[in-house]
Amino acid sequence: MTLQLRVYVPEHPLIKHWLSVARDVNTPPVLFKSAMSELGRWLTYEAVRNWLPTVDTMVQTPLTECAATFVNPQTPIGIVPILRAGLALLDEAQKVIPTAAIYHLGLVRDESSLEPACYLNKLPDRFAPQTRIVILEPMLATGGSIMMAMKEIISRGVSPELIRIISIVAAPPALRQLSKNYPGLEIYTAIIDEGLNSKGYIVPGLGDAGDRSFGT
Ligand SMILES: O=P(O)(O)OC[C@H]1O[C@H](OP(=O)(O)OP(=O)(O)O)[C@H](O)[C@@H]1O
Ligand SMILES: O=c1cc[nH]c(=O)[nH]1
Ligand SMILES: [Mg+2]
Repeated sequence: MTLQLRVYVPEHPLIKHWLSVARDVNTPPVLFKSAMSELGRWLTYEAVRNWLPTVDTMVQTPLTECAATFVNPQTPIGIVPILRAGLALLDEAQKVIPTAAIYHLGLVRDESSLEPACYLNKLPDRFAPQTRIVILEPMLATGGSIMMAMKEIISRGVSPELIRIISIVAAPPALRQLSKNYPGLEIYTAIIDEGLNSKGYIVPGLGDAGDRSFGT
């Protein structure tokens, strides 16, 4: 597969560990959710490297004055969790980017057509100029949900260059769609899996991320 987008799979023992916990069918919901949370933290950490604008200033330490760098609090940043499964990544992602506003987007796939439908949209009518967006979408399967999310966000004034996607398991059909429509887009994922089964589930995958996070 030739990809024009940039898919990063950070090589890290903690990412491998928590992905394996999440994949295991015997992992109970509470532990599954904390595995997703951990993955949300480390992947968000990787995704914002060299991306969050900073300001240089001075601070007074207990001993002397010293150069200091802070995340620029003036830069508008949004986190868009795709409900439900994206909620499992949200707490830790928000801790990593405490200046971010959270805009919930509720999408659900029809089980037979696999087409997504939107049931909750808390995006603003218009994002402030230069807003940076991190989308939390743990499962990139057919790509229908992430494409809908990208369209909703971009139509409200966000430049595709200022969007980064955090996923846990990414499959080729979704990556192909993103690549075709958004060359240069950056995705941070714990793994790229082989493909989809006849019901649109990622194989080997981890099952239904929403159901497993919430025990439904
Ligand atoms: O790439 P796609 O084929 O669109 O599949 C990915 C979507 O499927 C799941 O959502 P689901 O509809 O199961 O809702 P849930 O998160 O509430 O379980 C998952 O959380 C993604 O949002
Ligand atoms: O494998 C999959 C595919 C879509 N959504 C999920 O939660 N899991
Ligand atoms: Mg689901």
